[in-house]
Amino acid sequence: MTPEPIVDIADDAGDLADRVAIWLATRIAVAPARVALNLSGGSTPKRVYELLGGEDLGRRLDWGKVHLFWGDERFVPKDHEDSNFHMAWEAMIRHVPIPAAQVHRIPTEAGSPEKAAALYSETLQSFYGARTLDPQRPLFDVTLLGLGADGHTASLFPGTAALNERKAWATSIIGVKPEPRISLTYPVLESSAAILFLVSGAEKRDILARVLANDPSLPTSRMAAHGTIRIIADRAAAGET
Ligand SMILES: O=C1O[C@H](COP(=O)(O)O)[C@@H](O)[C@H](O)[C@H]1O
Repeated sequence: MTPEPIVDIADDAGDLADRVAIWLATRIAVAPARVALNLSGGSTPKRVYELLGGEDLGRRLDWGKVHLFWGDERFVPKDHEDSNFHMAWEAMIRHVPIPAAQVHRIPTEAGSPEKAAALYSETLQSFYGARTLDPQRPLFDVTLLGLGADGHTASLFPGTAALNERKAWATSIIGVKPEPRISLTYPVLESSAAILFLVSGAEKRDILARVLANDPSLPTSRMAAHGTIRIIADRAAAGET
């Protein structure tokens, strides 16, 4: 991946969540105007969202300037337990005073994953104010990403056609997982002032080592971000325990 990622090591999953939540809260606090956060799903960011939605941090943040987006989604109803939106809703969104119009979830109520991807592309383009991304003007302030043990990030899975999609802003991924997925494509994920990968647990040790070695078979190896890339891993994932 380019640029070369900065790697931070946290003691454990709790320390990782603390650091990421504080880092995000600081980005929100210093942003002069609106701040666009592109969220990841899965299990790793849940504690981060709980902290941001909690008494300590949540109350102090100016949610009026925050816009939330998702890097990927499972094609399930918005209140389904597998929904990435649902996880963030329960952990954070429902506890904070963010205007509903600033929560830009992937519309899985659209008739098909393809339609959901097309509609979400329009949402992103309307927020950005253009259909072409300018490397000097990132769409997102922060993009959070995870790393599956199989090497997927967002819903970009190794060896899938979605990896070659450079025109559409969002695309559907069918037949890889039991449920269809919708994922932002590389050019859109890359259009972020800062990308932060969250990697936790011993089961991620092998895949993280391959990511850091820039294994060309992994989706992360093709990522060419306009801003910075940071990986925060706990000691278990980093192989330090
Ligand atoms: O399926 C997904 O998995 C990845 C990694 O999730 P984790 O549970 O291993 O943290 C996640 O980043 C992605 O958003 C999600 O849809």
